Amino acid sequence: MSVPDSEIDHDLLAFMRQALTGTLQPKNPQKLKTYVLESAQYIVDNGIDVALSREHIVKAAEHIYSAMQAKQYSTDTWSIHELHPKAKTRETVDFIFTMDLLNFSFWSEMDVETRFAVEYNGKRWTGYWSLVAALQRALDEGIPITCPYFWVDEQICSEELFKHIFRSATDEDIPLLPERIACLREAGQVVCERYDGTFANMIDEADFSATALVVMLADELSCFRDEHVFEGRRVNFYKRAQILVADLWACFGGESFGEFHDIDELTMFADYRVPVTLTMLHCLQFGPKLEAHIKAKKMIPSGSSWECQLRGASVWCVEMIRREILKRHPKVNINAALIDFYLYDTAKEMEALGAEGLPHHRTRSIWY
Ligand SMILES: Nc1nc2c(c(CN[C@H]3C=C[C@H](O)[C@@H]3O)cn2[C@@H]2O[C@H](COP(=O)(O)O)[C@@H](O)[C@H]2O)c(=O)[nH]1
Repeated sequence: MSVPDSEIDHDLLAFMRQALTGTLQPKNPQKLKTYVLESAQYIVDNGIDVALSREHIVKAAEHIYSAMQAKQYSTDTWSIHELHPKAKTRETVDFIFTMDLLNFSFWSEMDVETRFAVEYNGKRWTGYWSLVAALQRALDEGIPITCPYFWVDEQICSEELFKHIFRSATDEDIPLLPERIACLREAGQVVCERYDGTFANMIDEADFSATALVVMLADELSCFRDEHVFEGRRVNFYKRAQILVADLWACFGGESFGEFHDIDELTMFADYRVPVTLTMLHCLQFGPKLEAHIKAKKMIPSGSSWECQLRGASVWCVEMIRREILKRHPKVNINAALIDFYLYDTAKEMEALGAEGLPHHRTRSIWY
């Protein structure tokens, strides 16, 4: 006697078939990989314009380790920054999500007096800090800029309002405002439709896995899908997805919304600021044509071979530094994310002191 199709539970059948054939996939596969480190190694093995200096990496590792120890550099440092949120709440989760949706491309051709700047707390903030200041200012003004339901309502959350939120203290506007608006609109739609309007539910879905959360962000939100092609192969950087997870981890001190059992799997966040520090430490060395191009402050197209080499070599370089540190100090609690945070903060300190290194490379994109 055949059973009518309408009465067959196809999901149960599929589950039983997978169980019998040993192909059952866990709901949240914990062992998801981002393939960022593999991408970086492939780029270093196949690129010819950026070299790593092992001798300088070994020296830099000891220097970075000692400096981080001396500064007692840890996840606590994250919250010490004046503009970073301090409360360990869901509101802070929403703030960090908003911040890292927009955390890209603040560099300017203008000088320090005329570049895009945000006035907040009686100071002028530029670069990454201009973003954080603009978000804090909007919240102080009663604008729910960290709410996904707000992002999808184009009547209330209009382009005019975005221009107000990111208004500059100078004549230069924030770069890529339309692209930033598109990031929030897309994220708002996905989070409202699939995660009940809060990013905290996406964190829950990742089930304490940093790599799973990075992969989910890249899979479900095109604005985090920082993937390119180098020498015929796909390479992943996932810079903003990774720094989003690292910001949660650092802000919450590895607990609550910041608890990830595989946080050490994150790599350095391939941006335009940290490579400057790596070159000043002579860990990264550029071929003459690329170096002349960067010195001349010429644009480097997003996704180009040079750009992939700059980003991939930076990721691999920090991984080498991390391994050197752990070789000499096996018990120290240091990972690529913390080394990266330290290198970024150091780059900003050196910039403030007027330390003249090579200029940062100039690529305009939403990826970093
Ligand atoms: N690799 C890496 N890239 C980072 C950061 C941060 C800020 N992170 C804070 C959180 C913890 C740390 O202690 C920092 O205080 C911003 N960026 C990137 O830099 C660029 C902005 O540069 P500038 O225009 O000079 O402000 C832009 O692409 C932005 O995405 C980082 O930490 N690592």
